[in-house]
Amino acid sequence: MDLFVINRYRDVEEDASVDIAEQEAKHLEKLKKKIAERKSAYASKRTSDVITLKPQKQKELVEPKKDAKDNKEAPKTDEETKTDSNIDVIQKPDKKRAKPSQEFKVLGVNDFEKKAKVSRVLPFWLSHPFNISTSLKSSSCTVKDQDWLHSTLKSTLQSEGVTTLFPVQEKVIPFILDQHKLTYPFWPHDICVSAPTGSGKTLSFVLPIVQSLMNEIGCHIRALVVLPVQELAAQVAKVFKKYCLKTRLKVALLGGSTPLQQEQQSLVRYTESSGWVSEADIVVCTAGRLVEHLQNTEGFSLKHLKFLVIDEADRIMDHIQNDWLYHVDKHIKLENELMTGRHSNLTWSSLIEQKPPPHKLLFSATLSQDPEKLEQWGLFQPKLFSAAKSNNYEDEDQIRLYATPEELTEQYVTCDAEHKPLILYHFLADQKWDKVLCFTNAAEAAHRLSVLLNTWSNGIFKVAELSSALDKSTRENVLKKFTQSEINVLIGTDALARGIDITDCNYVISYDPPRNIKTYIHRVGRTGRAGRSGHAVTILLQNQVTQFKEIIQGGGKAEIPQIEIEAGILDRLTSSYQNAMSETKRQIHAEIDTKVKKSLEIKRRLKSKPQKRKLNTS
Ligand SMILES: Nc1ncnc2c1ncn2[C@@H]1O[C@H](COP(=O)(O)OP(=O)(O)OP(=O)(O)O)[C@@H](O)[C@H]1O
Repeated sequence: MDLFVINRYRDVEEDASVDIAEQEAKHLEKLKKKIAERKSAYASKRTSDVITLKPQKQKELVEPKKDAKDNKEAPKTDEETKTDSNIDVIQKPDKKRAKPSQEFKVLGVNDFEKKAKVSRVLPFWLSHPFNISTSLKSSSCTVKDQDWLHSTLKSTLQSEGVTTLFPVQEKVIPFILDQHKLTYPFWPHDICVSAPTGSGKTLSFVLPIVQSLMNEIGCHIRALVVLPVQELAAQVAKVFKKYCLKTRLKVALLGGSTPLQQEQQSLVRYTESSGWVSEADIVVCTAGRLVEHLQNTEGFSLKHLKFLVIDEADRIMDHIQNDWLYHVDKHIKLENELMTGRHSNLTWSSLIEQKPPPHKLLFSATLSQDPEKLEQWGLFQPKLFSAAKSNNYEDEDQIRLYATPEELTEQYVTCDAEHKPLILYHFLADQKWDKVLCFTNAAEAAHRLSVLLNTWSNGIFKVAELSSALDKSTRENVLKKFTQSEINVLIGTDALARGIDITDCNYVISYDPPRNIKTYIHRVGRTGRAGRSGHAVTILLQNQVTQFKEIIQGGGKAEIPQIEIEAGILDRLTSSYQNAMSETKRQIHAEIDTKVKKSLEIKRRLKSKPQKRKLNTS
């Protein structure tokens, strides 16, 4: 029994201990297996990512290297052996899983890998423009020797003192005239012209339009010139009128400065025999006013339009006003594809039947050469005339940037905020800069600066404001006085930086830095026009220098030199500046008081009016 008991006890004890040990061993094995599986799964995931991103390396990793000579396996380095053994472990179970990861990239892994450089390819017409020289002085294209120019225009040019044509005129005018010699079904190529400020772009569309239309008879609008603002429309209309003087062509200005009704009367006439006829052959307008006429003027028709000129095209493009191009498109009643340059039905007979769309001519000193932006104009087989050099001379497909006149000297000066007026005064009073156009970033700042300078100068030089806050006649008066040297300095905002042709402006000072390259190009472009020399200086605070340099570099321009001004010069001006400043403050406060009083008076009157009415009705 003892034996039995002992045996039974021992048996039980021994069996139990064997079970536990076995179980523990099994459990440990299971755990080890799990760990191994997890490790392999993790490693295979990483390997598959590498394979996804570098397909050639996958081959290298999976296939053993072979000796080029005998096609045998090449001896492996220690590192390779390690990697291979890892891959054996990792890849065998995961080979199937690795496949789909070749199709779907795992996000978040190896995202920082260097991506292949994508090079931009421009359409041929943008990468291969007709080059225009920026040097106006070296032009040898004399007006009298140009056989293609009508004698009437030659005589007007000579009476205007134009004896040679500028490079842009020499290239663009004969091209436009040749395009209009084409007979149906050949249509003229639309053109984009990007030439420096003051290089004579206006005459390069005025002359061919006048010459093409002067011998045609018809009471229709045949040329439409669209500009972004009233002042520019008036300026261009003036040039057209000059060159149409000896012809029978009539020019109408739709600028919005006169009431719509008055413009309508000068634009269309109703006759019993012919119905509505146009009084003008050439219409110069702002985009906004054009839409008003298209919608409200009976008899206003663009069906016979031959030329559609868009001057300062990039500005109009940036602020597409009232979808004017869509309205023009609709009005001409051609198929929309025609205006947008696409042809749904390109058969010989359809081409012969169709009238060509108006010849589109786009002009600007800062015309975008970005194909996506130009796409919206729907140009027909366009050609580019550009004075700008490619950003990268080796790569012709680089977008070309903007050019400034060769006769223009550009500089910048740095100072502290409190020294800005002192530097400006130093240029005007000490260095005696005359015929200066000074730009600020706000109309209010322009006003304060003009009050300060007038007080400070005490009659040595005369300063006037030229901002959009002034009415049209005051602005014209100010410009006239500037031309006649009755005013020496004009202080304005960017509203007037574009396109305005101010005769004899010698200096442009950016009192506040320009916000972008286009603003800079148009500001400095008010001087150095038509081959005359000009000087542009930008006043910068220390913390604005980097941004300014980036703007200039971004526009593809060479670095601009800095002017140094001795601190002693500015110190000498400090006391007179302080006196002028206190007087300016007094004047500005007085102006504000008057304005407040006036507005209070208006409010009081408005309040009292309804009361009177109430009294009357009661
Ligand atoms: N061939 C020429 N000879 C002499 N002067 C010219 C000639 N062509 C144009 N001009 C004069 O050059 C000045 C600038 O011309 P225009 O206004 O056409 O320049 P622009 O290229 O349109 O400049 P912006 O881009 O600033 O509008 C005008 O005063 C104009 O009369």
